[in-house]
Amino acid sequence: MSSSTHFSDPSSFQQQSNEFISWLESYPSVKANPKILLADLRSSGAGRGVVARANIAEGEELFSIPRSLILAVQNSDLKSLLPQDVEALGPWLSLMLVMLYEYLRGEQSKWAPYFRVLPSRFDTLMFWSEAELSELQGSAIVDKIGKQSANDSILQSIAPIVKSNPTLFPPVNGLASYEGDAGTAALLELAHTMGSLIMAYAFDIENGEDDEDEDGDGGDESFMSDDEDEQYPKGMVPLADLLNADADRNNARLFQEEEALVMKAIKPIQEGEEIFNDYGEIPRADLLRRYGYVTDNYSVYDVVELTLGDVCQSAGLSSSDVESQPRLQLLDENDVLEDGYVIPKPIANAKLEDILPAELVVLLTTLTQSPEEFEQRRAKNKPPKPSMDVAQAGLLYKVLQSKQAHYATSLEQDINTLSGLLPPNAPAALEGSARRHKMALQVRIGEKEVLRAVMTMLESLAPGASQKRSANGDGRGSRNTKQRV
Ligand SMILES: C[S@@+](CC[C@H](N)C(=O)[O-])C[C@H]1O[C@@H](n2cnc3c(N)ncnc32)[C@H](O)[C@@H]1O
Repeated sequence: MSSSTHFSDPSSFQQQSNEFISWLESYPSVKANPKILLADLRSSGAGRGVVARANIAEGEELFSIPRSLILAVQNSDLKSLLPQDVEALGPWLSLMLVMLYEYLRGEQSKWAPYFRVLPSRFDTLMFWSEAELSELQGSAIVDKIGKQSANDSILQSIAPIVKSNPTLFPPVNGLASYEGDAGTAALLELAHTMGSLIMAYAFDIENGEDDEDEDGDGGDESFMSDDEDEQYPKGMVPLADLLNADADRNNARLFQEEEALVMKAIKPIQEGEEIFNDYGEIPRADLLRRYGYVTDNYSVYDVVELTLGDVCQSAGLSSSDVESQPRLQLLDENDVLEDGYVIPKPIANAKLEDILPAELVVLLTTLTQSPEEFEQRRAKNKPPKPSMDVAQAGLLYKVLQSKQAHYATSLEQDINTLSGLLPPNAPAALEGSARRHKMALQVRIGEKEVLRAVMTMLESLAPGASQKRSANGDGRGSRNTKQRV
């Protein structure tokens, strides 16, 4: 969130905040502690946020929003105006449709003052240009944006309803309809705006008997893909979603009670301190994809992600196709084969066994077995016992080296570039592409630091591996080496 560019009418920013608070207070069932304030944090690049204007005790209620005020399928009259079952669209698309309807109603919508404080432009990866995304070359996050599948879902499920109900969904921008190229583009843009709000602002709404949203927000799905196990309806909770988050600075949590959603302090909060929700322990790459910002406090959650294909390629396999690779087949039949492996950032004194996923170690072990050893395991239909020795360490080192080579720049170059972007007296909030460039650098640096740290740990196990590092120390340029260690 930057200073002003994300809000459609930045000159009325404070007035819109005041009107939003007056709107909330017009509902007798809304309770707001006078010790909190909806603050303008644009100068620090954080949009709106909630700040304590007096000391707050641990456990003190900050505000309470009745369930009837949540912008959700259940509370909108759209469901009675359409012949189809809106909820059947699933949590994402049903809320998207309801938000489109309520947004297009303008001042007629109960939630009009709420829409006016929500941003209309985002720094989430969905909105980055190809050139901006190229700054993330090498990061696994680029393959997780999901723009095409989101477009397909919108065109398949939302567009037919919108187009066949023009009185409920009036065309925008002077268009006659949502038909044709211009109509489709306008609808996709609107739907992506709503989808991005859901992604960064919505909560999973429980039915009122359980009292807590563990993540503090709407779960950790990809853009518009529902986790089949967790089909909670989604809802936009006014004010609760104006809390920012900054990793371990979390000092408040939303409790889902029967009649209302109640935000409470979970730590003592001093006057002047910002009140932070918890968006979860997310790597900066995912924070950027989902929320469009990064802070260094999330760097402890940075990870490196390897695909099965990355490991197979470094092991010299011709493909990662299970059917044609007996070693992968053995693991698949024993349910220990994964499509990808996440290696977290090692904390001080961590050992390899603390950070390497067990399934990755089994894969490395299987791929480094001699043909005789493998045949023995295959005859018993049992995967090998995971072991992390010279051969496995050497293979993993090679995988990481090849991963490193996918980035266009070295860690040192990135650190230099980042420090050049941040002269000490520069304003905290950069704008537009400069801000995106800086965030991409932070993500890249985080991932490369994890790579570097894990490679250093591997060097003690497979000393020979480190000698294959390229002159600049990061293995770039050695991508096509097929040598087994
Ligand atoms: C749930 S909203 C919080 C309210 C938001 N700041 C606003 O003005 O509407 C989440 C969005 O706030 C911004 N945000 C949250 N925490 C932040 C932080 N620590 N620093 C900068 N921006 C933050 C990001 O743009 C994120 O997508």
